[in-house]
Amino acid sequence: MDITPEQNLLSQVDSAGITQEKSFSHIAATTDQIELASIDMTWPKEKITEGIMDQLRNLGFLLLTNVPGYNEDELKHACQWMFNLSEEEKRKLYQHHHNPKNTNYYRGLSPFIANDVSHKELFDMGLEYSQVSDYEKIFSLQEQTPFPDDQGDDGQKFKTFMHQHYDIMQNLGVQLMSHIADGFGLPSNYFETWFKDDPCSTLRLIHYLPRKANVVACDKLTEEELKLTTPEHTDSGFLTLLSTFNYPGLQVDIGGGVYKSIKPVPNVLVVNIGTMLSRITNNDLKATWHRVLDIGVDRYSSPFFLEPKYSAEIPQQLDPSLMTEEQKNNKLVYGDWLIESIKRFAEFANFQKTKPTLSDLQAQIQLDQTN
Ligand SMILES: O=C(O)CCC(=O)C(=O)O
Ligand SMILES: [Fe+2]
Repeated sequence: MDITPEQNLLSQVDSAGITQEKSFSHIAATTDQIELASIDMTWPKEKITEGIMDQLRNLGFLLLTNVPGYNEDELKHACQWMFNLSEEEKRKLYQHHHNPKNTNYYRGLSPFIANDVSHKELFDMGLEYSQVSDYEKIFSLQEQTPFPDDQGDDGQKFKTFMHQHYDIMQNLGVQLMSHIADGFGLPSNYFETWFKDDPCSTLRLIHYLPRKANVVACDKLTEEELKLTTPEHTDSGFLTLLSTFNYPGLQVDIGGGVYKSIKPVPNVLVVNIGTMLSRITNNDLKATWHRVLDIGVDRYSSPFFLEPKYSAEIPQQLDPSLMTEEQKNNKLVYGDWLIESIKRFAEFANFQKTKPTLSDLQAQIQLDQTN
């Protein structure tokens, strides 16, 4: 790896290819890697449930092996193909706030952003729009994902593969939720009404570049921020099924703010949970903080965020005995909650819950003309 003197901040590279900085102890403490416990999807049902519950109650991260239908090589190929498209082609897929000509707000591409604490471009897709029921289509989170239409057979193959992979991840997510239901002694199909039809799940492709690639300005970031391409965070929803394509760089907080690198393993999915699932289990299952290091070279990954349908009514707690009568009557509508939580990001500040009706659009056009 070639590193210029200007990048001496990023000058320590460990054996896993992870960029490290000597003078910051909490980063230096992460050179040793941890191996995540693996759950083999060919195990008997009870053993899978036990393994999942145990990991989610402790570290909050685990690996899944032998996932039926999962094709890591093809997913990586799809990821690289997408991010290798020309800038002109990519602009056609940008979300509205990155290209005002486009009408996709929630799905599509988002480019590298100058001085952002994240350093990545990403593509978000939702459930194939033709599969969404008319009722759920009124909500803005259900939106047609834009695909590259001018790429002939390759574009078609990409789209077909991505829909297949989405369905495999969605079904796997529902299966894992049934293990979690079993683990809490609930009926196995307890979560099915939330997830089975019309899910708002997002399949994301991510391309990270090292900051030294200079694709966008990073001059306003602190030295700490420059070491990461995704700052520390917890995921927000239910389950995340992540493909890291055997790249290093993912780190988890093992407790007290101490981060450890996860040893990359080929052909596995990394599983963790979001704050919403943690919250309704009374924090019995852990939504663990994690982050991604700048590894000094291109990095690809693909998280699938399992999410319920917009209108799913989520109780405050899975265990009714932990709730007051008032809490029992105070369920949260998943999509409303999600929109409230994304509104804190400037690009979604005006995001509406439902799509505009024809008369809303006409009123807007009149307003634009009078201004
Ligand atoms: O790229 C990775 O390995 C992790 C990404 C991540 O944590 C996220 O997108 O929420
Ligand atoms: Fe995450």
